[in-house]
Amino acid sequence: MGTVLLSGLFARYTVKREKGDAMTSRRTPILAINFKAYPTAFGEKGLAIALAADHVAAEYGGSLEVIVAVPATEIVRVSDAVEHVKVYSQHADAVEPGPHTGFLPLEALREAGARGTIINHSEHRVGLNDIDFVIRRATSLGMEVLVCADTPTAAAAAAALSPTMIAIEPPELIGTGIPVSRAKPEIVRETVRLIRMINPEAVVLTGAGITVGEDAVAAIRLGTQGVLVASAVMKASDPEAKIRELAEALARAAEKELG
Ligand SMILES: O=C[C@H](O)COP(=O)(O)O
Repeated sequence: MGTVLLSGLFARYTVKREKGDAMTSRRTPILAINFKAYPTAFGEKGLAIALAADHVAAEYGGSLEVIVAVPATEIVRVSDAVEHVKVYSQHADAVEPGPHTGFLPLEALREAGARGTIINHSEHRVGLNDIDFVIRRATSLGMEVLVCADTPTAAAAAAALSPTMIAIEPPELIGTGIPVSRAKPEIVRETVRLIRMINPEAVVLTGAGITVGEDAVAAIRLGTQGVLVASAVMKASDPEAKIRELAEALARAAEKELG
């Protein structure tokens, strides 16, 4: 991380604290579903899963936030069809619109219907400068950013950039069905501890291996505000039932733990 970026982070953090921002505690849990590039993520199958998520989100009204991070090719199709979920891109490039062949500027994603984007997923890593660029530009465009981090310290660095959300995801558990919230709770706890010191109002998600409702309950109990999930939904024989199971668990746990 360069000195310039570090001093920029410090300046932003200092400004935030000087303003006396309240230490907000989010009450609405988040279910973020990353479609990745699973065969079920595209075309009619992807649309059906997005609509299933939309049905579940509608059932919860404003008491649960559901995000679907769809492939870039599906953003228009899904955005046109859903009403209750937020559609995210799975990645954005740190470029302005212009001569950048094959890149994805935020402006293009927004035009397609995306409300936000994931950045720095373990399967699509970028540098901290790019993360910073994407967060700043997204903020100016009124878009949201979910930054993925593989360690507590990486999550803390991301938190200093003031993204909308940070997801802690140990890469070795991704796609395994072994939930980080139960297999490595100390990683989630340490992430929350570090982030709270840097950015008290940051929203933190637990990701990797989240498979059943109990995994989501454990994520809330560890002090995070929701989960980032992929394979459990995208490979489910009944995706809507799986989404509903996770949603119910999150809503129940949030009511108990977050008040
Ligand atoms: O973006 C989602 C995460 O990488 C988690 O994936 P997973 O639920 O398949 O473990």
